[in-house]
Amino acid sequence: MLNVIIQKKKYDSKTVLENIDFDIVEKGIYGFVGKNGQGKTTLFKCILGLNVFDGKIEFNNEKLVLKNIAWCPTEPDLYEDLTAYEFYDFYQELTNCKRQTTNLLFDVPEDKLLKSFSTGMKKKTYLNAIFQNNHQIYILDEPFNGLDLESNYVLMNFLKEKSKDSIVLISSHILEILYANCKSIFVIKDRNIKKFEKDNFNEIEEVIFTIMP
Ligand SMILES: Nc1ncnc2c1ncn2[C@@H]1O[C@H](COP(=O)(O)OP(=O)(O)OP(=O)(O)O)[C@@H](O)[C@H]1O
Repeated sequence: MLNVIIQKKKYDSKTVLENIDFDIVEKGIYGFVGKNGQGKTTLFKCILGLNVFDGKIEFNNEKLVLKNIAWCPTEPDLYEDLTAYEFYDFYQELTNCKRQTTNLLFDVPEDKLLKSFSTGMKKKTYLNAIFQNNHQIYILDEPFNGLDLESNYVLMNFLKEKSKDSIVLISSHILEILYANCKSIFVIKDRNIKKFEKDNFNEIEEVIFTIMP
């Protein structure tokens, strides 16, 4: 299904990712962890085609197109002079997609300007917007940041449902949520990536926190 090859990703002279090569062959939820600055967002942006890098990303043996992915950055940018309802329409037009559901995951005041929203309300609005359509791939960068506990629970249940038909990639620093819900977890460290299956999740913390000699 999803094949990720990143021979090298540099920002100026600094190499952030190197010799990354992994496949995701089954639908499900996959976690990405690593200390701050190890390259989780960079990896996602490479997969999304938002970063220039040496390598290739394919989905079912074809070039992956941004339009087919639901992408939620850690701190989504919203046009704050729009209402939530207007933003949903704007997002549809921007992505050139036809709305597939009118059921919204989160309640937000739809007729209020986004500039009056709290951080969590803005994130909920963005998530509502990207979830208006069904996608084959969902990529969410620290989706639980800014959301209250109940909303995290709602979001996780929604993603579990979506993962029956889609690939869901999540980065997070909350390991417990990933341990409970992911098929596999990828640790990004020292420019490279290591995959852990459920049986080996207990090794992850040691790998993240051990300083290599
Ligand atoms: N646009 C950029 N220009 C230059 N360097 C960048 C850029 N974006 C990221 N970096 C650097 O690349 C490295 C990886 O950053 P990235 O944001 O991918 O890490 P992360 O694992 O997502 O971190 P965090 O957990 O803090 O979100 C960091 O050293 C960062 O400073």
